[in-house]
Parts: sequence; structure tokens; C-alpha cells
Amino acid sequence: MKYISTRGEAPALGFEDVLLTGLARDGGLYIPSEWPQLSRDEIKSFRGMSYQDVAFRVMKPFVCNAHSSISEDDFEAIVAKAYSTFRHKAVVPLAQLDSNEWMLELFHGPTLAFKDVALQLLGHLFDHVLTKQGRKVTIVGATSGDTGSAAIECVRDRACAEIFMLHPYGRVSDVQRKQMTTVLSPNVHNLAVDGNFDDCQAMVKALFNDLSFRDEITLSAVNSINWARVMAQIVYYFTSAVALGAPDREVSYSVPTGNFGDIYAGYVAQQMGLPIKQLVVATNRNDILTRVLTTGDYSVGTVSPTISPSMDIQVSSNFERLLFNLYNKQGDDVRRLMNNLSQSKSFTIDGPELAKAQQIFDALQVSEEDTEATIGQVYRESGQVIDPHTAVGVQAARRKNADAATPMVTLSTAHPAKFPEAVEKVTGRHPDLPAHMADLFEREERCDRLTHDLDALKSYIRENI
Ligand SMILES: Cc1ncc(COP(=O)(O)O)c(C=O)c1O
Ligand SMILES: N[C@@H](CCOP(=O)(O)O)C(=O)O
Repeated sequence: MKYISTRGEAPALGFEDVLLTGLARDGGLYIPSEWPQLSRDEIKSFRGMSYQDVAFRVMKPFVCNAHSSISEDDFEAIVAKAYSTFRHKAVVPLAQLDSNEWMLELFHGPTLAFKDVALQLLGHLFDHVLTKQGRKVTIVGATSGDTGSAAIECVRDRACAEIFMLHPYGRVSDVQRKQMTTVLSPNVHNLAVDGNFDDCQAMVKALFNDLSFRDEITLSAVNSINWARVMAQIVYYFTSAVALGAPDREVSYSVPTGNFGDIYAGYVAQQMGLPIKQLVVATNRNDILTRVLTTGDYSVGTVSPTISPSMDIQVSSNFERLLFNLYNKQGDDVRRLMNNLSQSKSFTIDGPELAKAQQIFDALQVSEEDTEATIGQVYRESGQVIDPHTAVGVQAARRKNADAATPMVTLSTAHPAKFPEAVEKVTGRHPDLPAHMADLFEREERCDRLTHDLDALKSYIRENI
């Protein structure tokens, strides 16, 4: 399997190069040239298997193939190591809310958010590939709160990588900030940028598009522009759907969405043969995705702070991957839309492409009031304390569920202890951090402040590499 760029003008690559490359050299995102297919019998055979065994089988076609030198044995060992750090034996357990309503708990990894599921794997993959090649990379990433700590955790103290992580100053929760800035490893550099997450993400993409700088520092990515991030997130759609009766039964998902990586992984699972009935895109009041999927209008507004800060995103990176699929893999069309976006901050999809998107996705914008109300409602109904991002997903699941007979699973993307104020305000309960983080607020912090300026970022990286 080779990987091709959504903008059609970068060379096709094998898996190891895609892992290390991040953004394609034409500004696009890499995507597999075709979707591997899993038969009903193969999917059925996942019943009763461990998460690690299913993960190996689902990801194998993407990783171990004629265009990659990663052997099946090595990959199996990497997968086993990656998920040994999770605090729950099932890695991502299901919790039941009602007869046909479920939450998939994706926050049992080291940094308490779904990002660990992909980034624990990525750390081991980077290590494996770079050690074999005798190389080192410079990772530059952008975070609205959760990718940052998960990425730092996966590469801290590794000789193969230096990491620079940009977060929007004052716009992540205290727990999220501390999780990043208290890691004092010499290869970790935290930067608080004067701006919002979109500004941080745009700076990272601009570095990738500066080809000489990118080559000078051997730039790599840990954001979901890196295909391996999306790939690892496909797995939990399979494990959860099979646990609920797939492939003999359809399953629906509601996904709190910002950068469109997590829900796009669900779309890929569906393309690979998993019988997914509904994919619900759940957004907070930064609702560009709900807008584009309901009206076709993708125009970038101002990022508005919410109690689900990790989803305070307007320019949603992975939507470009969906566009590539909607426009039948025509890089020219994607380039045209992306040029419109950079010139006039908007584009429109309509006609058959919009109809196709609407066939695949439902979408709902959830208000701040409804997010709070949902945290309270779930607590009263089931005693479960959920975080505000999960609450956005649960509210959309309840409002958009088209068929009560089909299990509806909300992806529970973060541990409530990452957002204690919002949760305590509604439930009266202070969600405690797990034991390994109990002293988080006593730890020393290290972080530099940066203006929203690309040259300043380049200088900082050159000085600190
Ligand atoms: C807790 C949480 N939930 C949901 C999301 C949205 O996921 P995605 O960006 O993959 O759409 C994020 C950040 O991306 C997050 O950190
Ligand atoms: N919500 C994310 C934003 C970055 O998204 P990514 O999936 O592209 O890494 C975060 O928590 O940082």
C-alpha cells in the first residue's frame, strides 16, 4: 500500500516515510491509496480477542506491506508495548448508560485523553523506525490541550526526537497545561502562543510548507495530519462494534469533534467493512463542521472559548481528507477549495458532494448550557461523571439517534479530572486525578511565551534544537 497526498502533487510514499513526513510537500495530507477490506468473517473473529490482537490485525495492512520494512513480528511487539501503559485491561472499555446507549472510555492512557491511544503507538513506531535508520527528527505540534501532553509523554527522554509543542496561552485548562509544562526532559519544549489553537496549527503548517526550513530541522508531526494518528484511532471502532454485536448488527457513533480526526477514523472503519449505521459529528459552539455538513458553508469564524476547550477549533485539519474522498480523489478539486480557504477564509461544497457528505454524517452543535445540563443529567441518571467534551457527544447522540434499536456509542474522549471546575460546578463532585498525577500541582513548570510570529518560532527552534 502506498500513501497519496490529498492535493495530488506530492510523491506517493510508503508507511515509514508517511510516519516521519507529517504534511505532504504540496501542503496536502497523506491518505492510503485504497482502503483495506476486512470480511465479515474476519470481523467476527475479533470476538473475544484482546484490544492488542484486534489492533494488530486492523492496522497490519497499513503498516506491514510491500512498501514498508516493518515486519509483522516487530509490529505486533510494538502494539503490545504501546497498550501496556493503559490503566484498564480492556484498554478502551465500554460503559453502559441505558439499554442501547453506551460510552467508549478512551481516557485510560497515561495522559487521560483519547490521544494516548494513537500517540502511545506513535512513540514506539518513531523509536523503531528512527533507530533503524539512525536518524533524529524535530517534532513541532499544536495543541488545544490534549494532543500536547499525549505527544510529550510518548517522546519524552527519547534520543530520536526533540519536541516543540505550541498551545494557545490561557486557553487550555490548568490540568492540561500542567501536564505539558511539568515535563522537564531536555528534549521537551513548551511554548505558550499569544493566539488561539487555529493560530498555533497554522504556524505548524507554515513550517511544513517552508520546504528548506522543514528539511533543515528534519520536521515531523504528531498532530492528526500524521496518518498514523488516524490509523490507530480506527481500531476502537472495531473493538467496540464487535463487542456490541457487529458484524451481525449495525452500531452508531457520536463523536465530539474539533479537528475531524477521530470521526474520520470512524468513516475509515466503515469504508473497511465495519457496519456503522450513523456517524454523528458533535461540535461545541465553534460549529464550522456542523455548518458545513448541514449547509455546505465552510467559512471560518472567530474561535470562541468554551468549557470544552480542546474542541475550540475553526479550521478543522482532517476535513481535507474527507474532501478528497467526496471529490473522488481529485487533488485539483481539493487544491481549489484549499486555495479559497487560504485566500478568502471560506469555501462551499454543494451538489453531489454535499449530498454524499450528508449521507455519511449527521451533525449537531451543542450549546454551553446543554453541555452543562448533560453532565448533570448523566450524573443523576447513572452516577457517571463525564467531562464536557464527552457531554457534547452524549447530547448529540440523544438528539440525533435515528433508530432506538441500534446501539449508539458516544466516544468519551477525556477524563473528567482534566476539567474539574466545569464538572464540579454541575455535579458538586470534584473529579480526582489518578494516583500517578496526584502531585501535578506541586510540580515545577517550564514553558516559554511566544508571540504569534513565524520567524520568532523558527528562531526559537533553531536556538533550542
Ligand atoms: C477531549 C477531546 N475531545 C474531542 C476532541 C476532538 O477530536 P478531533 O480533533 O479528532 O475531532 C479533542 C481534540 O481534538 C479532544 O481533546
Ligand atoms: N484537540 C486537539 C487539537 C489537535 O488535534 P490533533 O488531533 O490534530 O492533534 C488537542 O487536544 O490538542
